[in-house]
Amino acid sequence: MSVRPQEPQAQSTRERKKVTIQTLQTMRDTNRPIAMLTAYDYPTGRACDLHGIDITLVGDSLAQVCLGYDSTTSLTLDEMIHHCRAVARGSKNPLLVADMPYGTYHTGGDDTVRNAIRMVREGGVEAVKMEGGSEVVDIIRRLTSFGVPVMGHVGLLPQRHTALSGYRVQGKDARGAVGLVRNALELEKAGVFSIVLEAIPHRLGELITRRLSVPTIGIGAGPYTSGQVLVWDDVMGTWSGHQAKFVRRFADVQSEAKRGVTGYAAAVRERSFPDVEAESYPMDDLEWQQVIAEFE
Ligand SMILES: Nc1nc(=O)c2c([nH]1)NC[C@@H]1CN(c3ccc(C(=O)N[C@@H](CCC(=O)O)C(=O)O)cc3)CN21
Ligand SMILES: CC(C)C(=O)C(=O)O
Ligand SMILES: [Mg+2]
Repeated sequence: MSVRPQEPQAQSTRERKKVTIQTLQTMRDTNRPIAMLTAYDYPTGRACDLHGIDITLVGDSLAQVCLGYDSTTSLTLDEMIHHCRAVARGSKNPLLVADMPYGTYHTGGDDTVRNAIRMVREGGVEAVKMEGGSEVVDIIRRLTSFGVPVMGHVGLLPQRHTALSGYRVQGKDARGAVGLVRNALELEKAGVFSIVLEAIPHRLGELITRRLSVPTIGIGAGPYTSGQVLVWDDVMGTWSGHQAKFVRRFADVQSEAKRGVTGYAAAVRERSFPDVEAESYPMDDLEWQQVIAEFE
């Protein structure tokens, strides 16, 4: 294996400062786009940290892309916390946010507070995200009053894919659009520090972004939001399931993985790996003679 010369330090890996809720607000106010990406374990959390991501999200998409479940609704709180801890170990600078799993913020105030505090204390995240509009404002008020920062999420709500009969663009008609704007405004009033807008027409993404004073983070909400978020596996090309219209691949890690796996297996089968000199341990001749003598 030849050693390539070190590449010059990329701009993204230069020293960066801790991203806070205040940083994000300033970015929004000065029109600097916020880059958010999901991470699910130590190496992906580490990569987001090293390469200049502003917000790392331990999304409940982890259910599908990482754990192989059919939908996000199967994910448990314990599973989520287990992954949050791994991401947190690799994450320093980005603001670390995680989705509250389905069913963990629906059964009353005390339960939700207990679950959110577990995400922070055991999971090591700095803020929690929950899907929904006016129906979750009471619990958002309660959590923010205890100092747990909350991110909202409106538009396409994957945790409700059954009730919504699939993953569909939201707010396409005037009635739906007005309802989404109202929900976003209510979430802001309840104290969210930011809102994810998922799969809505770009005009609506722009209008909500203008109407709110907190940053909006779009996924399939067009280019006029305060920031963007995508799922790690969609960006890397490691998700082989359905691709939504809003997905763009920025890397092809799947074919690199294929190259690595097939190359390794072929080298084992043709006995070219490991190399006896470069990839194995030698033993002193005198010592070896004594071993041989013992068994002859
Ligand atoms: N890999 C991955 N990426 C995601 O963005 C993602 C997940 N998984 N899992 C959890 C949710 C589910 N999401 C989804 C899933 C499907 C569509 C989708 O297929 N949308 C249609 C809309 C069609 C219409 O309404 O007309 C599309 O074609 O874009 C959108 C978001 C977003 N989240
Ligand atoms: C796509 C983002 C917004 C998300 O909620 C997730 O990854 O679960
Ligand atoms: Mg999610």
